[in-house]
Amino acid sequence: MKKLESREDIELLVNKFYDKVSRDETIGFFFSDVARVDWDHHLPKMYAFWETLLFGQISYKGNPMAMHFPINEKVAMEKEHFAHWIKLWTETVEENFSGEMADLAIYKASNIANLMAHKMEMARKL
Ligand code: HEM
Repeated sequence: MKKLESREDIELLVNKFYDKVSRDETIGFFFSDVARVDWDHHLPKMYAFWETLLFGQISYKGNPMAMHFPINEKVAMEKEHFAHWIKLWTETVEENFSGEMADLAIYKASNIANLMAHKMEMARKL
């Protein structure tokens, strides 16, 4: 299986992931109905985000946590949603790539997702 090593690889991975997400019964509605995401805007941000996280290219400047609080206020983003997000991400990485960088992509995504799940839960208690 191919190594995850270039910007093109990231674009392919992110495209395949959000293709799954947009059709997904458990979390797809957050994107289509709750946030009404503009994919032409969202996807390039996600390429930059992953390029920054994995390759240290500082192309993403933003605050990923902050973007999710308004969504969480409209519809609770629960632990189960994040667990499902991680499942889809892991599947997509493993279907397309292998090696250290692919493992790191899964590891980093899981850490952020767990932290995000915790922050969203805390925010709902305020
Ligand atoms: C159930 C889980 C999740 C849902 C439903 C979700 C949904 C969304 C939505 C709707 C947006 C806004 C798109 C827009 O309006 O432009 C967004 C942005 C974003 N998400 Fe998530 N997300 C989830 C988990 C995650 C995780 C685990 C990560 C990181 C590993 C992540 C990283 C980002 C980033 C980087 C942005 C762009 C922020 C910016 O505009 O700078 N998301 N997400």
